[in-house]
Amino acid sequence: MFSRLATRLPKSSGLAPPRLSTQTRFVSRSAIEGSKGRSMPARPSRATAPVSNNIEATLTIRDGPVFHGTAFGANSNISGEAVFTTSLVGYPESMTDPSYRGQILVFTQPLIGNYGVPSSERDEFNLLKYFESPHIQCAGVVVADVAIQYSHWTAVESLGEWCAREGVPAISGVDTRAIVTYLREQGSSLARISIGDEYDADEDEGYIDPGAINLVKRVSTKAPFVVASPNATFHIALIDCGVKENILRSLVNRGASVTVFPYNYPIHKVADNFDGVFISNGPGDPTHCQETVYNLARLMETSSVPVMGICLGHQLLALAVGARTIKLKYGNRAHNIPALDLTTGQCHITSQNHGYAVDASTLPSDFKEYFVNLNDGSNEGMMHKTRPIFSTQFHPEAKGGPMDSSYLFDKYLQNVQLFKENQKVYRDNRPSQLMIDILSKERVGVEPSPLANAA
Ligand SMILES: NC(=O)CC[C@H](N)C(=O)O
Repeated sequence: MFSRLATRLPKSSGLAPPRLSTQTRFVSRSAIEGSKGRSMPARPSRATAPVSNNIEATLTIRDGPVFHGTAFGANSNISGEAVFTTSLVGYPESMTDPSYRGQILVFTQPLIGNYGVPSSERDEFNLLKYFESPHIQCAGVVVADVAIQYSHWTAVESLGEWCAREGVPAISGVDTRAIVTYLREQGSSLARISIGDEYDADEDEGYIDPGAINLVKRVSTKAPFVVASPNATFHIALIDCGVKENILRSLVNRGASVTVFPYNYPIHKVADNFDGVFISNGPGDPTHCQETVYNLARLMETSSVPVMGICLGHQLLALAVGARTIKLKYGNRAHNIPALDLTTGQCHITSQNHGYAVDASTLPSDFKEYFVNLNDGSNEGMMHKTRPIFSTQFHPEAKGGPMDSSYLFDKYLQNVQLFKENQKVYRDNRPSQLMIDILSKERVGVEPSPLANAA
């Protein structure tokens, strides 16, 4: 059991210190303190200046251990829910995934940052090529060792420079194995990152619980917008609870234009103007999204359009049909989680990041479990027994992680095509007057993180 202990690498914290990066061809902070990464063109700063080298930082877990390390990133204090990911790569994608909003992300991979951070380049659909949203979404970052020098053809800055520019504090030089052991035993916990040598481990009011905030409201678009696919065959209505860029890309790449709606838009009132409805991923506790759950319940009653949901979208759909969700002890965040397809017996290696799950035993009789997690037995998806409706807890769009289950987008659009063919009256692809009224061209207003600088 952990006491309120203080750890600093390489001092022993009970476990042997992780092997640091001296054997890698990248140079880490612990290998060259004080070195600057490759320079990049100046950009407007939206937040605090980077911390200078060798400034102390502290990760304090509420009612738990204290870990002392070195700051990199922004010079600000934050609090949030400490969660860990065992993914080996994909830190730019994970950190910009809106589902991580409000969380302090602990990487178990011992060296993070060695391929730097790519640019905000956009693709032919005006979607970000290398990020899953325009900004870092997690509240803070915890690594055993951070690469100061980096190398990759897409890289424009170091991980520390990016965190600083985005106002996100980060800590290195801590024993992430000890942190993860604690989080696995005690469950995901509230925690705080403090920069500088002054911290008060007992200051309880310093902890903000992202579980108590409607985080979806903060990351969802404020008004509808369209991501157009040239020569689109389908038009999908997507409920944006914090949608990742690669979910949009996975649809438009397959010939579907997508109208993205705010999380609380009464989707049941417009669904019949579309060929399908899609419910995105997103942060926080699904039970906080009662408006979306209500709208989805009405949709299920009044429309027969094909529906697909991912992660939070899966949980919200489950709540809408009367099932329950539970909070997992420490969640599933990794790029190699086995999910068994109960209809085929095939196992898929999947990308995941979630802290909640659907309780499959509460699914109504017209739904059946679709996928199950082979590590912990938790639910990974559901499907309607007769209608074209299914959802997954894992991320078929990956980013980062394996694309093995991306065929589910094809399956969804096959459902959409069949649905279209079976309609008595074929609609053309032009939106109705109602749609023209509510559409706007731009994606609107992703608010800056509410939790940064809030400690
Ligand atoms: N990636 C997601 O959509 C996460 C869903 C939800 N916020 C959870 O943690 O379970």
